[in-house]
Amino acid sequence: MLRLENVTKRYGVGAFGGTTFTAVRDVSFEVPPGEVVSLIGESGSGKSTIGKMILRLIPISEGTITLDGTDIRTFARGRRKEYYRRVQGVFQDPFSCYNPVFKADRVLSMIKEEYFPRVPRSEWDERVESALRAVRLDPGAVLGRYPHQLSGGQLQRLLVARALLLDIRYLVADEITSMLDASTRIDVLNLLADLKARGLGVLFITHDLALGNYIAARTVVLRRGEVVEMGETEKVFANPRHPYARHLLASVPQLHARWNGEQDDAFTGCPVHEGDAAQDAAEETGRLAEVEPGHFVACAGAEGGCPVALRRAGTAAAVGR
Ligand SMILES: Nc1ncnc2c1ncn2[C@@H]1O[C@H](COP(=O)(O)OP(=O)(O)OP(=O)(O)O)[C@@H](O)[C@H]1O
Repeated sequence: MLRLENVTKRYGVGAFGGTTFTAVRDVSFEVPPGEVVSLIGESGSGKSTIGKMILRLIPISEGTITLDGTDIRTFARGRRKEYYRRVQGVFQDPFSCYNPVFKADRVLSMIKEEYFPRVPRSEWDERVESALRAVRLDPGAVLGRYPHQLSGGQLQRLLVARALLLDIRYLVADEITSMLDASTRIDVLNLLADLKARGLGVLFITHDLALGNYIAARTVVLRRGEVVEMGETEKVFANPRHPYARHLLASVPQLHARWNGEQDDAFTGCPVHEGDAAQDAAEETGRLAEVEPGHFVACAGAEGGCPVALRRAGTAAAVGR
């Protein structure tokens, strides 16, 4: 299990890094093995920052990320490879991951040099072939080719094959379909479904709600670095409760046909601070209220018209004066 607990990320900003900007605040969720979890939210909501922290590309400011119960910070220096054998990332722009002067399959041979120098060539070739077939690539069509001779979808799948050679358990897929055309996009999504069937846990970062709905069993909605709603995808999409999630999902009406104006009216108000069941659940689960089994929602905030948040904001303004 890949688990984030109360994770916060502050970036140093300003000329001398003297001030900080909180890009991710108090985020907790899990990516279980064999499951795709989609992380959605508008541009700048902190999705990639979360992916980078999981991939140990940037440090965590507060909170903990654990891999099967082990704090990922313990995979430092001498243990980095151990971590990357289990967790890998694939990113938006497959072209930028390749050096145009080398053949594309160099990304695979680099894995051998780095991680498996003692594996005999014949055995390695078999592993490569099986990884390529797992991502639905014909070895004959990609091996020995230069990056410009392959399509974006092929290059993206080659990167997933590279991850499979490491026998990873978790994949962070950050906007991996956004540079692909519609039909290739579906291919790559189906590939993620295959990976899931092989027992991999996938964090699917996307701003494309339709894709998230298609592939993920669970959805986490992020806004300005905070989780505003999360849970089983069906429930979040059919019955969004946070004003931001409702607004976000309203832009893809075909995905939640059951959600109509009447339901919308029924859910006005703050899911945490208005409504008895939600309030009880809020006390149990902390900041998020469990509005139905497996469906968690944050306070609507002052902007969302929550009376408690408005009162707090009023008090803070009064104190500030
Ligand atoms: N190195 C950095 N220093 C300062 N601020 C940063 C840095 N990296 C990201 N940010 C800021 O953190 C916030 C979250 O950025 P992030 O890239 O995680 O968002 P995102 O949801 O992935 O957006 P997008 O969908 O556009 O990629 C943004 O306001 C961004 O400007």
